[in-house]
Amino acid sequence: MPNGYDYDLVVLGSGPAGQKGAICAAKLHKRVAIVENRWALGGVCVHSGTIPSKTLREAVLYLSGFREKTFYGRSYQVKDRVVMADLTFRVDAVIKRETEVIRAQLQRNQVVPLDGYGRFVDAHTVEVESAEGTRRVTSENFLVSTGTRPASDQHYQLDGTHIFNSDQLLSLSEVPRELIVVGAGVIGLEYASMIAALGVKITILDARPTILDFIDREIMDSLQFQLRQLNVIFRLGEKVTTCVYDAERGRVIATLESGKRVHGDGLLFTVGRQANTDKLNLESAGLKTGDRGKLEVNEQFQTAVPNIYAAGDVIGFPALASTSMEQGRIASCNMFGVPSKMRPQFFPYGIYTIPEISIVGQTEEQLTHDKVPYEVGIARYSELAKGQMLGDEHGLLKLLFHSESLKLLGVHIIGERAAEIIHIGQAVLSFGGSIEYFRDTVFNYPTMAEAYKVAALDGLNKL
Ligand SMILES: Cc1cc2nc3c(=O)[nH]c(=O)nc-3n(C[C@H](O)[C@H](O)[C@H](O)COP(=O)(O)OP(=O)(O)OC[C@H]3O[C@@H](n4cnc5c(N)ncnc54)[C@H](O)[C@@H]3O)c2cc1C
Ligand SMILES: NC(=O)c1ccc[n+]([C@@H]2O[C@H](COP(=O)([O-])OP(=O)(O)OC[C@H]3O[C@@H](n4cnc5c(N)ncnc54)[C@H](O)[C@@H]3O)[C@@H](O)[C@H]2O)c1
Repeated sequence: MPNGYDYDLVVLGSGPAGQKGAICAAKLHKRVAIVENRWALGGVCVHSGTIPSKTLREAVLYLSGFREKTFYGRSYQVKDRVVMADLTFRVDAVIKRETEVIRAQLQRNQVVPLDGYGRFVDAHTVEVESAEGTRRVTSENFLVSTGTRPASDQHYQLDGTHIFNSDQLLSLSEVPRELIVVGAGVIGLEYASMIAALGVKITILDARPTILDFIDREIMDSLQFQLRQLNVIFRLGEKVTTCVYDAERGRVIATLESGKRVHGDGLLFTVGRQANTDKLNLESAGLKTGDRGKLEVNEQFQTAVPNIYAAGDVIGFPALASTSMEQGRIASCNMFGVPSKMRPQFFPYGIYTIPEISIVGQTEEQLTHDKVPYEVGIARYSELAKGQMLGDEHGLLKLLFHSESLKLLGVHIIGERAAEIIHIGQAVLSFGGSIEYFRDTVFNYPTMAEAYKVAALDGLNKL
């Protein structure tokens, strides 16, 4: 015990933030332990969030033959009737492999796994409670990366079968024939589009009159248009007050503040997330939480108590696996004398609806608000050879650039491979490049990346 503590760092929670924080500290030759109360390592990301939802999406796209319908007709599908087990089979396989990868990574970096629920005793001690009993562990530093869980509300009678949240959706035995989705955030829209691709009628309800306000409006209009083609009904500006399951009729009924009632076979409840901080006994360490249990941190990801850091969803926005990993790594660097910062303005957003959306940089709305003179260059997938080959007739890549300096200001994409090709724009944006780069570069042909050149030429022609 060189510093009088059992460890140099104890991490609470093994999601993306915790894993990367732990490994970064271990690489700096620190003695690290990671506490996890779930049966396996990986967090929400691996067990109920990112990995299951994105694997489910791949399973849906394959089994429904969704991508092939443009060529082989609307009735084309790989399997006549897709049941939940067809989807979860693939999900389970990927979760198993990912869990193994994480376990091996932590093991080879000599990060000690401590199974159980961790809670603070004081700013240098946690108690870890498991089926085997309770033990106390001391550490010079802590990283709180306990993540979030689906927000709940007493007015909604979640039974996990007819009325369920995004965690419970993964263990449904059947795909509902008619689904109501309450909450058109990223989770609600992603799952709504996946289930709609299976031919299920969906009604999306949200209290806000517009959805995903951080996304370019043209891109959102296109998403809504494409989802409507899949039989999705949007009822926006409608607050849901209660949801009940009528067992006699076998129907779920959502009552709206406006007095309307919406019926379905199942209801997915996705109205945001609550931080897992309520049982951490943070007060004993001198810490308080804010809205929905979130922890406040400074640029180094340090809380008000200097030896306690926090990263990932527990600190709130942007609450992504991608940013959580980086926050965890940066927190450990700062903790152990390697000053590091995040560059929040250049992280991309990938929204895995069908069709997928990805953005980086500023939107037209922000630029207009900030009085920045800009021009727009657009490439439509229908005019790209690769877009034709993939059968994506509606995709769109939009570049925003300064109309005088030609500096790239934002990239907004909807369509096939959006979340992959966004990184080309992200690199140019990060290095402060102009759209002349796209004009003067030769891209592989045929590729989706070629969209950048087409959009740059379109934009330059407008000047
Ligand atoms: C349905 C869904 C889809 C998503 N899709 C994407 C996506 O496509 N891309 C993306 O970037 N992000 C996505 N996200 C978000 C992403 O999953 C989260 O941002 C990420 O998992 C947060 O990582 P984290 O390290 O903060 O903690 P988490 O992954 O939330 O893990 C925290 C872990 O800590 C454990 N824990 C909590 N309290 C304690 C305690 N006291 N002691 C011990 N252990 C504890 C929890 O059980 C959990 O295992 C999605 C989320 C959801 C719900
Ligand atoms: N691809 C990705 O990156 C990805 C995917 C999924 C989740 N996530 C992360 O998970 C977070 C949580 O997502 P979320 O979708 O649960 O939450 P959210 O807060 O983004 O959306 C919740 C929505 O529910 C609506 N709502 C709340 N109460 C309502 C009511 N009573 N009636 C009608 N509508 C109501 C809100 O207006 C809001 O639009 C996201 O912010 C994101 O960071 C990311």
